[in-house]
Amino acid sequence: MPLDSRDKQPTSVQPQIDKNHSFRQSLGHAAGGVWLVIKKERNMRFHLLTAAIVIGLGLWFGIGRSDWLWIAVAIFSVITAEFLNTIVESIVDLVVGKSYHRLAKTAKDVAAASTLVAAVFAVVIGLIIFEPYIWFMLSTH
Ligand SMILES: Nc1ncnc2c1ncn2[C@@H]1O[C@H](COP(=O)(O)OP(=O)(O)OP(=O)(O)O)[C@@H](O)[C@H]1O
Repeated sequence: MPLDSRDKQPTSVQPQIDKNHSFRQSLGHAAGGVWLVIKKERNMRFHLLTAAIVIGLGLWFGIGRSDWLWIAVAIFSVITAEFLNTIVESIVDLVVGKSYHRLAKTAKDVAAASTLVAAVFAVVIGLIIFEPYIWFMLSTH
């Protein structure tokens, strides 16, 4: 779903369009961006829930440091791809509005494809890391 005009500030507040004046202000807007994507994008909430489950499994199985490194790469790849997907959707909607455009479709579909590729990468990493633990569990029951 596009992050659209529903996100406008109340008219009494003057929206900021000039540069941030401090690191704290930049950080505040960046954190607001993270919260906006979590709030508006169902897929992002799904990715975060999946990441929490994978982290729980990692703690439960007691996986090693290098495995944690790969898990971190996988999780951050998916989250970064979802952020980029949301950026592309917003810019496309800003440019074309409600009208259909072939290039708008290309941009949105390719942006979504980048998230899909990152998610497949994460699943492959998960299978490689957890496969021995799952076989061990199955063989001891
Ligand atoms: N202006 C447009 N012109 C052409 N095709 C469009 C346009 N807007 C959306 N689409 C098509 O509709 C699909 C869904 O668009 P939408 O903006 O709803 O994405 P979304 O639901 O936010 O996607 P996601 O599931 O990644 O969050 C796009 O992937 C694209 O194929």
